[in-house]
Amino acid sequence: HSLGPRNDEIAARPDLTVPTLTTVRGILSNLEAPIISTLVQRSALTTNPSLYQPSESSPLLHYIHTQELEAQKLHRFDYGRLEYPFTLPLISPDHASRANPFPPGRFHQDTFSRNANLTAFYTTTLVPLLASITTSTPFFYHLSNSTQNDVAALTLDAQLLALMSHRAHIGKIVAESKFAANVSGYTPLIYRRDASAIRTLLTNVTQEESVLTKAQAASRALASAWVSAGALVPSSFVASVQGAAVKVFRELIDITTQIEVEYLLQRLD
Ligand SMILES: O=C(O)C(=O)C[C@]1(C(=O)O)C=C[C@@H](O)C=C1
Repeated sequence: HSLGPRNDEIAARPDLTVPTLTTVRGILSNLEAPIISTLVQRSALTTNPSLYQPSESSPLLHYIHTQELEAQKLHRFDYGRLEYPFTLPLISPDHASRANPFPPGRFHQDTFSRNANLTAFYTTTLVPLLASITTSTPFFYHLSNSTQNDVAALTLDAQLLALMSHRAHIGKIVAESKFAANVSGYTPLIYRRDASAIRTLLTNVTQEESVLTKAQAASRALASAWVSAGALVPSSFVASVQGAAVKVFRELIDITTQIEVEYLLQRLD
């Protein structure tokens, strides 16, 4: 399975062309509402910290694993889908050859996933923030008056992590479109394996600021909509969700950038 692609597997892989940078930025922007909506929903539940030990045997990762086994059968992690599992082996990388060339603009699968960084951020930074939003009336009601809803929380955690992961791994096609637009700029840096020069060339601080500003506005709008819709949330809810959303997008930009750099380092393999 993980011995690298077999020849028939490579031959079966389609030749996938990535969109231009403007279109890819639209694809990233289209993921902001679902990420923030899920974050808002998750913020209205209580948090049981024992589910989130930073380890591979945490209930969170166990729950994700059971979902991923089913998702794999439904092709969630197939070539070109830009969805990478947290608990299963990764798809094998592409290798260019005379028979199977990768001209600029063609997606080239690399060996990296940054999902471990996402779960580390989730468990060490985001979960404590979620836990501080003390929702005394989560939207699942139990006659026992228990406020604990572990499965409801884990379902949203899994969904939120999958969306964040998809967003970050779209960095691979951001990188391909930047490479295709500036082959002569990136090629020598790739041959020199100069990760920091590649990072400098692909970073766009203005774009980062615009992403963060939008995340702040979107989280205010979506969290306020919950209040207007009658959700029994604490008065600090909107501000807390906004703070969490900005942290999420700051982290997503950093991980997306790492994924772009790593993709380019392997682009000519
Ligand atoms: O839009 C880009 O140019 C990207 O590379 C994506 C992204 C992001 O994650 O939103 C990442 C790094 C850049 O500095 C700016 C934005």
